[in-house]
Amino acid sequence: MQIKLQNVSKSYQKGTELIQVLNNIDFSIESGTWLNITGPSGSGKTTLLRLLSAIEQADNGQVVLGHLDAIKANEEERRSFRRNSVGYIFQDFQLFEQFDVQTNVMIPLLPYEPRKVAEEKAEKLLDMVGMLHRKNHMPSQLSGGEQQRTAIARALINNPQLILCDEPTGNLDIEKRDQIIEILQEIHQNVVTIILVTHDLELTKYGDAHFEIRNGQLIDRTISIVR
Ligand SMILES: Nc1ncnc2c1ncn2[C@@H]1O[C@H](COP(=O)(O)OP(=O)(O)OP(=O)(O)O)[C@@H](O)[C@H]1O
Repeated sequence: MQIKLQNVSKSYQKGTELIQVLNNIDFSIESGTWLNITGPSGSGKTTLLRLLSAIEQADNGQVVLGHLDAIKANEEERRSFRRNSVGYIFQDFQLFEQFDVQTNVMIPLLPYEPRKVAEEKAEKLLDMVGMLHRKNHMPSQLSGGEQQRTAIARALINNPQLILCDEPTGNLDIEKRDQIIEILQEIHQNVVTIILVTHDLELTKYGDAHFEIRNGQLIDRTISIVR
């Protein structure tokens, strides 16, 4: 998915205080780019991901996400964009504890597809992330890496063209982290756009571009990527 942000700002009101989080952000990436974003805690990385998933709207500027003009789009258009085009992967996995692995993966499809279709698709994705043998297990029976692999399968269930990852390896040891990166590389293959927020500078060697957020602005650090 092609993404273009122009002159984008975002602030939050906290009591009487206005917190300016993002300030005149400008960038564009082509479809199939893997972009890493780093920056200090509280610098606005998650806020930027929330604009890129159209959960939140910018105060001003232009936010174009594939065919969606996120500033002009109404609530239903933005919801449909999230459902059909975006996969979100979180640091804390966010699996439903009361459902088994397979059900967790197929949940986003259930309102729209027959159960059988959802089951088959979930099985294929679980196979891809090496979790098919655990499909009847509950999240509490899984390691962190296994939970994240399940969450990735769930994020892929609607064939998203954009995958947003918020510290996806933040809770994992190095071996599990590397497994997750390998899966992301397999998904990416220069077709799916990946935007990965991380504190782990080691991860910035993967991908096509690296931006750092500082004082609400984006600094292009791509040059340091070892290919
Ligand atoms: N809904 C909100 N209301 C008020 N302030 C908010 C809201 N969401 C975020 N903020 C503030 O915006 C700033 C940026 O937050 P954000 O979560 O985007 O940072 P971050 O770079 O992802 O941080 P971290 O690395 O610690 O996760 C913080 O000061 C935060 O307190």
